[in-house]
Amino acid sequence: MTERDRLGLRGLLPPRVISFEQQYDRFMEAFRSLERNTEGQPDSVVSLAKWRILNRLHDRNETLYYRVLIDNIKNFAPIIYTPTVGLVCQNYSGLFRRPRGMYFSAKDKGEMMSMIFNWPSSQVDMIVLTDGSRILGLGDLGVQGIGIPIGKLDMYVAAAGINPQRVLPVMLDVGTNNQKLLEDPLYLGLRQPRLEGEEYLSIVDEFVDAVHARWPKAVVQFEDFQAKWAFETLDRYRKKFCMFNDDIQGTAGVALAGLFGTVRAQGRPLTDFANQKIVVVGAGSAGLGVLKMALQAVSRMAGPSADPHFFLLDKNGLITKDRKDIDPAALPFAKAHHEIEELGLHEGAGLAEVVKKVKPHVLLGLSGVGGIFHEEVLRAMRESDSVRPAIFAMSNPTNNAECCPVDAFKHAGEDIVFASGSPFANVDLGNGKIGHVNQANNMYLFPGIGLGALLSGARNISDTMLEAAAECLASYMSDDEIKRGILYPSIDDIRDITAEVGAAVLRAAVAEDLAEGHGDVGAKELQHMSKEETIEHVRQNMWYPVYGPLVHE
Ligand SMILES: NC(=O)C1=CN([C@@H]2O[C@H](COP(=O)(O)OP(=O)(O)OC[C@H]3O[C@@H](n4cnc5c(N)ncnc54)[C@H](O)[C@@H]3O)[C@@H](O)[C@H]2O)C=CC1
Ligand SMILES: CC(=O)C(=O)O
Ligand SMILES: [Mg+2]
Repeated sequence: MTERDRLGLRGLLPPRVISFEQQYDRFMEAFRSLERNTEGQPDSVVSLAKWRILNRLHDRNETLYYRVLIDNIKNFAPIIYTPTVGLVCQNYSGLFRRPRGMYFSAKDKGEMMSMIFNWPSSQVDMIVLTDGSRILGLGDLGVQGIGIPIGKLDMYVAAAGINPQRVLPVMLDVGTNNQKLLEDPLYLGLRQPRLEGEEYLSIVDEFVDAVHARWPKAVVQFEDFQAKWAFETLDRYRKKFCMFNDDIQGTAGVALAGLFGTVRAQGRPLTDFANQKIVVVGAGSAGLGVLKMALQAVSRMAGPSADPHFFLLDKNGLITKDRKDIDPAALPFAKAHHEIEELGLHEGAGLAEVVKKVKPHVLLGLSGVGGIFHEEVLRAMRESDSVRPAIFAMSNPTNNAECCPVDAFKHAGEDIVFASGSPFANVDLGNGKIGHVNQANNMYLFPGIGLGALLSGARNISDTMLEAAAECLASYMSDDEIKRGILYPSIDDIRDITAEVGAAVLRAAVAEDLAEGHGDVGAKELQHMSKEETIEHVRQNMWYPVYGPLVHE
């Protein structure tokens, strides 16, 4: 009542005060009732209804929203993150009621330095930035892609405990090449084709300058940029400030941790990773990011002259050095004629043929194309040279997965290790056996990478910091879990794993002398922390949703 008096609220509210716990229960009851009332309706209708009720809570009461999200992360992540966030982006202009985050468009050129001061919070620590050009596997969604930074930052709050007042989702609207959106009367973005070349880069440059003028130490995560700009911006900025590209680097770390897990699942020592035959389908930002990090790992294990057995395919089939106009980023993974002639393979060979002839240990999809691991491809994995062949269908959202787990276990056999990018239920194999479905999604790493980088006050995010994140995730699982085909922790443990990953990243920054400290904790203090103390320090810095007093006695 003191608060009500001080804030001039007496009479503007009903007399009884409802506690946080009661509000929580009331929301959860409303959510369960919505589940009952929408039973039997199409998945998309149910998912959007769930997203709406959560989004309304987000707008109304941030503290309660994040508490229900944290406590029910397994149920709610698929709504605020993949797969439903994809559907939300596709329908964003129709669903739009109020804005969230900031929108910088090509029309704002020359204005961004003053615009950044329109953001009402005084401090921003974490920014997720997209240009909407490659939203999950759904293509160019223009301004509607803002849903992705919002969803990623929700995961930052839930998993890394970043204070929601200090996050900023950003859309750089440079136009769209999506004709359907350009013709949609409700479309909320610029109605012009995407900027290209120097014009495009000048917009991104202006934005990053503006951000750093106001918040020099904010960590910037680039998300869902089409491959050419993903690589170009990473190259352009990574040495200049604290940024990373989640699709290239976050995904790579999660995939590498999973690949290490598959070696352990075969009962082999980790160094055997250098001998694994890995077929990667998709030569975009994600696929190339994974191969680059895998190559670095093989070089560490077997020396720089190691010759890894990686095979890379894109929409034109197997990539070889004979490929005309080859993407320079794919060149290190292109096969030379002599490497494949014994296998009877050739430039442009199709996926089924490659799998049949290579007999890979791992088949990993980051193509964005649903169903391309069809029956023939999956059956060919039965002839794999591994005792536990691994199938990673990592594309998002659900319909874009290269295969579903039911088909994978049915056609490739019950001994496989399986992972998908979006969540699927475990598969009942009969006889009391369960086919475990892992979620190989960068959500296991990006919150820890961002948090570790932030708390270290690192000048930039180095490969060593990213490797530390991947190794931390890989070693999180016990041998017993790995033997059961469980490669990643349950999402219920996301805060715990993020604290460990964050600490690993922070310690790597300190070891490389990149850490400048954060807040009251200077570089010297960070240097003197043991591993356990660092983890505790990271945990202590996580925000947790509770009501604070609004007026102090
Ligand atoms: N699970 C996770 O954590 C992550 C999943 N992804 C998913 O990966 C997918 C790809 O993302 P990006 O690499 O950024 O896209 P991208 O557009 O840069 O690359 C797609 C690649 O797939 C190839 N491709 C297209 N059709 C193909 C076909 N029929 N057969 C073989 N290859 C084909 C293209 O040639 C291109 O090389 C998306 O669906 C995205 O959601 C991306 C990042 C993280
Ligand atoms: C998970 C993610 O970052 C993607 O699908 O793009
Ligand atoms: Mg992404």
